[in-house]
Formats: sequence, structure tokens, C-alpha cells
Amino acid sequence: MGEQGENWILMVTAQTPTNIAVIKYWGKRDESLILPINSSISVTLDPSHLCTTTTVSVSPSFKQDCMWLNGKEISLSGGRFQRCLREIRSRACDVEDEKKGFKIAKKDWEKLHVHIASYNNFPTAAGLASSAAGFACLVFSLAKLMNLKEDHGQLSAIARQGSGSACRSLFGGFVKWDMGKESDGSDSIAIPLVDEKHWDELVIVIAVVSAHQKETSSTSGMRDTVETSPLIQHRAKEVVPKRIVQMEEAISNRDFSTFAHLSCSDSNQFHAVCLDTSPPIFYMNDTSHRIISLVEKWNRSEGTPQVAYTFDAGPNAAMIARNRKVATLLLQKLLYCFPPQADADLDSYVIGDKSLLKEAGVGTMNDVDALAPPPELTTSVPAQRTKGDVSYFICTRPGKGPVLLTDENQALLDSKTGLPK
Ligand SMILES: Nc1ncnc2c1ncn2[C@@H]1O[C@H](COP(=O)(O)OP(=O)(O)OP(=O)(O)O)[C@@H](O)[C@H]1O
Ligand SMILES: C[C@@](O)(CCOP(=O)(O)OP(=O)(O)O)CC(=O)O
Repeated sequence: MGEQGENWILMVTAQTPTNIAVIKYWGKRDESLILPINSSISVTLDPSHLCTTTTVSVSPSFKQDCMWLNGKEISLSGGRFQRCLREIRSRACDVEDEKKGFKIAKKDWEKLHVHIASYNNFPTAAGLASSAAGFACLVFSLAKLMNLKEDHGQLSAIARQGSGSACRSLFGGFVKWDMGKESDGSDSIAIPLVDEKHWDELVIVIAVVSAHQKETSSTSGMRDTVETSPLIQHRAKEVVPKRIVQMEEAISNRDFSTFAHLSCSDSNQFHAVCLDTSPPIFYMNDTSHRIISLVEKWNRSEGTPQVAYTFDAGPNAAMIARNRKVATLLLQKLLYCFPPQADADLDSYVIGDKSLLKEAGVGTMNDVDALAPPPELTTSVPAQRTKGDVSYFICTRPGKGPVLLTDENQALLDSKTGLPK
């Protein structure tokens, strides 16, 4: 490596999606390896709306491992970062760049330092699974930089050690995280079920619900649940294994009714075991409950499910509509019940795939004011309309897995200094 001097920098940039579980992971059987007590299934979200971009670089001139997240330097000393870095370094292979004229031998990687810059195109730690996209992207980009020979499944077992849900972001479409049996975690990996084209009618609308109080982190919340909830063992042993089989079948057959029934039930059971934890954990708030009620009443009035809902460790709702037509109706109902603040602008209230807003016939705030109340809500008490309970909506769809970005303009580090641009 030495003969070419210390001036070269090798860089890789990747983009990785986030994911939302439809059968939830909640509870570990091994805290440090991050091994779950049950398998889970998720849908990967379109990275054009929600994703992490990470640039990793290596140079003999770097003095230590450094990382910048959304432009701010952060510490890499945490156990989860250290574990991912160690696992990847131990599998690194020779890298030769003839154009730049250098070679890194396998054994050199232990001595070389990396610079990492990452950017989430959505709010970090807002309950939108930034840790899932973030750790998946970190592992995927470092694996490319260090020329690992492992496939995406094997890489998912490394990403899992950064954050459990991250392992599912190594693939697009619908993904299963198989809990595995081995004590070393080698078979606790993500498995792609179907790619994002298999069920491309689905449309996903996320309501980012304003949360004032700080929520319990997933890591500590699930630890408390495993330690104190009598219901969690029944869920992990009796309920989830059957649901995994049924969910795989529903996805394979594009059977929306079964899919919606399972997704909603599993989300509700996850929140029930949170409530069964001592002290109880409340992730959903009144707005979340109103969204559930809206979807439940609509589904019932139609006779078959139109929309599935699911909530992670926070009040945000992810709603999956069976097709585009249903999604436009959903958006109209949501905008009726949760209109933006008077001074908000519609363009930043509904983000992502904005064409849905157009198809819903909503172009201005006047159009929002003119929306008709959802008929299924008007039978008993008049539908409530409150401004400000939802911060914004994101319209998206199932999406693809990690990709490399080869255009240097998309890199987050300067190719000459190795520092953030
Ligand atoms: N792009 C990234 N690259 C590496 N790590 C990241 C990245 N984004 C987030 N993280 C890590 O994930 C942590 C945030 O995870 P946390 O679980 O608190 O929030 P979240 O994933 O956004 O929400 P939730 O898990 O409730 O859905 C950050 O403190 C950081 O350690
Ligand atoms: C409710 C969930 O989103 C929990 C995600 O938990 P994390 O993956 O964030 O937890 P750690 O493994 O401790 O990092 C359900 C899910 O994504 O399956």
C-alpha cells in the first residue's frame, strides 16, 4: 500500500431505504447480538421518498474513524457502531485501484481509518426508522468499500447488530427477518419474499403525528416488555409463528383482505404488549387512535378492507391502501379530519408522491376546506376536524433495496479532503 504515498482517497456512496414492519419485531433473546424472540415481516419504502445516503471513504492520511450524520460530527464509540465496523473489517478483502495506482491488501484494513458521512432525507429519530435505513446503509457501503464477498443476506446479519430492524432494509419489496436458531446469530438474517414489482398497486400514506412527549426507545421498551409482560411469551410463541406463515401466503397471493387483517391485528397486539409492560408504555396518542377509528369504520362500511394501518414505536401511522383509487379517497378523508394549520402550505403538508394529491382533486387550501366529511363518520357524532394534530403526510409505495451511487456529485465527502462537502 505504501509505495503510492499517502494522498489517495477511496470512496463509495450508497443509498438505502427504510422499512415498516407489518408483523412486528418486539423483544430480544440476545441483547448484544440483537437476536429476536420472533420472526418479522416488513415492506421496504420507496427510497425516492424516504432513504439514507451514506458515503464511506478510506485513506492512509485519515488519523481515526470519524462520522458525520446530517452534517454534524457524531461519536462512533457506541457498541453498535463498533460491532458493525469490526464485523466488516474482519471480512475485508484486497482492493486494487489501477487508475489511482494503489492496492490495499486484506491485512491493511485493520490499520486504515474510515470517514463516513450520512444523510437521512427525513427526520432522524422521529419514529420513521432512521436507524433501520442508517445501519443498513452503513453496512452496505462499507462492505462495498472493503470488497466483502458476502451476499445481502449475510450482510443483513451484520446490519442486524446495528439495529434489529436494519437487517430488513438490505432488500426491496417484502422482506422476512427469520429469527434463526443458532446462538451466534448466523441464521438470524433477512430473506427477500417478493420484490417491489410483485404488488405494485399498493400505495402507502404515512401520517407524521405531532408528538410532544419523548417516547421510550425501542431498545429499552422491548427489554422492559420481555422482562415484565406475561403476554409477550404467548405472542412470540403462539401468535406470531402462525401469522408469519399466513402473511407470507397473503403477500404471495396479493390477498389484500388477509394482509390488512393481519397487519392491523399485529400492530394492535404489539401496542397491547406495550400496555402490558410494567410500567406501561404508550406509543400511540389520541390522533393515532382517531386514525385507527377512521380506517376501521371505513373498512367496515365497505365490507372488505380498503386500507391497512400499522404503528411502530411512536404515534405515526403507516397506512397501506389496496390501490391508487383507494389511496386518493384515503387522502381526502385524512385531509378532512386532519387539515393543515391555517398558515401552513399544502406543498409541505403532503410530501413524497404529490401526484396523489392532484388525483384527490386537492390543489389549494380552499380545496381542503371544501372536502366533504367521510360518510362513515357522520352516522353518529359529527366528524372532528382539528388542525395541527398531524405534522405532515408522506405519500409513498413499496420500493427497491440498496443501490450504489456512482455519480461523484452525489457523494457526501469531498474526494480530495475526505471531509464533508
Ligand atoms: N444515517 C444514519 N447512519 C447511521 N446511523 C444512523 C443514521 N440515522 C440514524 N442513525 C442511528 O439511529 C439512531 C436513531 O434511532 P432511533 O431508534 O432513536 O430513531 P428512529 O430509528 O428514527 O425511530 P424508531 O426506531 O422509533 O422508528 C441515531 O441516534 C443514530 O445512532
Ligand atoms: C416497533 C419496531 O419498529 C421495533 C424496531 O426496533 P429497533 O430495530 O429500532 O430496535 P433495536 O434492535 O433495539 O435497535 C418493530 C419493527 O420494526 O419490527
